[in-house]
Amino acid sequence: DVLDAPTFFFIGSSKCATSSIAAALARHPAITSHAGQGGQGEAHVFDGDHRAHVKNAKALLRRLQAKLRKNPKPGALASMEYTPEYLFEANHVPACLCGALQLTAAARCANRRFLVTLREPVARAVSSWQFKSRAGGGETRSFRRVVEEGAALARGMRACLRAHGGGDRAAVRACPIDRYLTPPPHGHHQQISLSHVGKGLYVYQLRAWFARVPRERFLVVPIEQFYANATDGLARVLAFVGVPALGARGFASAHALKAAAEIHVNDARPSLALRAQVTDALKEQLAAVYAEPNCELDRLLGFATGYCARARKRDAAPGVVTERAVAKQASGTRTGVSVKSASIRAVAHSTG
Ligand SMILES: Nc1ncnc2c1ncn2[C@@H]1O[C@H](COP(=O)(O)OS(=O)(=O)O)[C@@H](OP(=O)(O)O)[C@H]1O
Repeated sequence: DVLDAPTFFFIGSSKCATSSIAAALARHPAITSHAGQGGQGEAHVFDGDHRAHVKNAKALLRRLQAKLRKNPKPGALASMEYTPEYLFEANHVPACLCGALQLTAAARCANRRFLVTLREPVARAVSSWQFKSRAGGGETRSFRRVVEEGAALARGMRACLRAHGGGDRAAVRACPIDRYLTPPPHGHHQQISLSHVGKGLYVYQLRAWFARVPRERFLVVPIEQFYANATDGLARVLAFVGVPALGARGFASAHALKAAAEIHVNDARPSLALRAQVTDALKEQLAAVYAEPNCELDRLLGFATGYCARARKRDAAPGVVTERAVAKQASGTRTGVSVKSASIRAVAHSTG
């Protein structure tokens, strides 16, 4: 029963258009969600105070079921849990979530699906810092300080992983993301939302998730590729979560599908003062932090996200990735969205 446990989890990453895409999914006639028709509201069942241990699993599952049963859609084929911080809490949430799902015979982790959206990480960090720097957001550090502290944390993470032999399960356990990539003081959930730089180090987060849930259960979508053709992007996501895009159980018309795909909410609209802090020099500094992890990410995923600068330089004229280069890198792709040269060009230009 789709109301016993979500058939798919939309786990992040935050600031990667998750609100817009969750709203599009929540609008689908055959997807039930705690988020309701408008897509607002994150579930936060397995993170924060609830993350600690599998012994809470029964209570967590009941809480999740109550959320799903709040807005049931008759004849739903799929159900969604949406919490964009789950991706980052990769050392706690998978164990907690899979522990809870084990309590229902049919709903084990290995037969659920996991949706992840990514965004060029410099742009993601800027969006995150600006969002949290608004009144009441909890961020008081300058962008410069965030970049410098984030770079130091990233170095610490790399050193830890090197010391523990790279990217296998032992290294994942030895170098927990919330300790290594979250600004101190550790142990405060608030600090996770201030991990503006760390959250863009996607490769470490996905590796930790893949250590717990089979890789083929994930669809990982760079939003630059999704929005190069949003209708196709949404259709692909719908196929992955097991519902038709159009027809009796799908959107009523191509126009309705397109309108859902083009929902755009949750813009930061930063003040001029915040924008002025984001200089080209700091963005370059940040791009250097992500350079190697971005390339590791492509290797982990088996397709070109468009974020790996080395692939761009090696395979193409400056700033542009050719379709041939992408196809070469993407051979063996399992879950990447179809890549169009225009979308990759957009990524190449957005990284500065
Ligand atoms: N349709 C579409 N196209 C392009 N970009 C889009 C779209 N929808 C949302 N966005 C941008 O995504 C940012 C918000 O992401 P999230 O909704 O995931 O943020 S949150 O973590 O839930 O707070 C936020 O980015 P910034 O404006 O740079 O802050 C949104 O503008």
